[in-house]
Amino acid sequence: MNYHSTRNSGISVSSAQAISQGISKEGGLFVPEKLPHFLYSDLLELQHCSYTERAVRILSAFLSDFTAEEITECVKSAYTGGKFDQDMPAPISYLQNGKMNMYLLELWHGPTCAFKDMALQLLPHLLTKSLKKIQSSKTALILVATSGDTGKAALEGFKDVDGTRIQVFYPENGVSPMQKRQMNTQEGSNVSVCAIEGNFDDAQTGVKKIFTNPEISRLLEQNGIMFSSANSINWGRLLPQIVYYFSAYCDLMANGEIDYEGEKVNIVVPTGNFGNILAAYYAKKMGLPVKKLICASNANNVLTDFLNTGVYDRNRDFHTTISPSMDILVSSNLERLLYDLTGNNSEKITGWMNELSSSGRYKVDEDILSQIHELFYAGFCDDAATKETIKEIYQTENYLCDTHTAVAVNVYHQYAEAEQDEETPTIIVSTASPYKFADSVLNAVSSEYRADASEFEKVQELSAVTGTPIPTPIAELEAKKVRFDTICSKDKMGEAVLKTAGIKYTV
Ligand SMILES: N[C@@H](CCOP(=O)(O)O)C(=O)O
Repeated sequence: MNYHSTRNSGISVSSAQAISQGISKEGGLFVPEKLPHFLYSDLLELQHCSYTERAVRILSAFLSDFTAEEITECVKSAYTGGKFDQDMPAPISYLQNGKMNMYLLELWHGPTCAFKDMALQLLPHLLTKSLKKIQSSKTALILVATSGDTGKAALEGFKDVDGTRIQVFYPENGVSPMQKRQMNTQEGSNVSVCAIEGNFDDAQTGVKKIFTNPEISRLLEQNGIMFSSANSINWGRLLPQIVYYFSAYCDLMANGEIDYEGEKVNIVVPTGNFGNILAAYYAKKMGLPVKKLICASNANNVLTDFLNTGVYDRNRDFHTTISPSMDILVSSNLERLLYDLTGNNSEKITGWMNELSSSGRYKVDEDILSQIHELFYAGFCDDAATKETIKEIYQTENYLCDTHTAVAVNVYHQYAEAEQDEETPTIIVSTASPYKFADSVLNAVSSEYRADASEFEKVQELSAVTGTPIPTPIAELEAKKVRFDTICSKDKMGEAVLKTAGIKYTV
């Protein structure tokens, strides 16, 4: 199967090329030329398979230039061998909140306690194999913009991987203290981390500009280096995320929660860059019985407004919230959805994306909007409501969730009430461990909360109050040495990248 660019459907590259490059040269995102289809009989078979077997089946349908052995090797290296709790990468917790059938799909049992591990434990294996396939002897310099979770997961995935270097940019005041510490203490000989004076959108725009800067590319080329990406703009990052939606549905079938052929589920995803919910959209298009895709946002509700009105408008205040991984106003993966909904109209997509960078706004056509309304429900909640939801689930279900998951639960309640749909089984994506956001979570559940306690005291307190274990990777952070404390302005990101590449030059 080949991959086209959303901004030039004439471009056609192999999956190895798409994964190696990360982003198309003109700034478009790679998308598969067609989606494979899975039948009910496939789901019946998959329900008896392990997560790794399910992943091999789904990945094989997309990565036609990889052998079955290669895919199996990549998948096993990613998900087995103790990287995830009990070799169960994506367990489901069942909540019976009132009449609602809520299933929390916990995607944070990997080495960095966030859902990004599900893809970023696999991507380095796919990427190194892809580089061999395209016969590249270059070092891949992985550029990452992060609002907290991707950065750490990418660093952990790529640390000391031969033939790669990784540079992560995060907003200085836009990640949680624990996320910052996770990144700044990262071990490995090929890793660099830099805070920027700006927000996540500045970091992401800066990275995209560097990718498409001909002068920087020329300098890298001369030095035997090429760029790649570990953000969800890279197809190799998005593809593994499709797997867990299939896997969750199969688990519900196997546990008897899905009663009949074709029974539909809702999927609720807290999202900022639209990658995680896009993976659910692809799963639906591939045959997974999904009723509504529910898009949950925080106060940065640009996606809520877009999915409701068809107008994307980033000209609004940027809010720093307690769910920082979703503090995003430019959602990269919407471009892939729109490419699909317009029937692969790359001219239209290029036009809208140009409008977005010149005026910060575009409006999609009525027929696109009505397709969106069929597929999606969108809602948002602010920080106060997020904390209320954490407290409520904790008190009624004895279940402790993080701030992003709480946004999803809150928006699901809005949906269930508005649409009178409390019966449809609903998978709520739980994206991070509550311990990554100990301050806000403790504040929500404990009357003893002390704002002036240190982050690690809050972690201890959260565990004491709730009786939940502190994840080992979080507990170990306190003793780790801070290795990175550089802060740069957003226009100096290019220089930081060249420095990481070991190239002396002023851009
Ligand atoms: N939420 C992300 C922002 C980047 O999103 P990605 O899915 O494109 O990597 C983060 O935590 O960094």
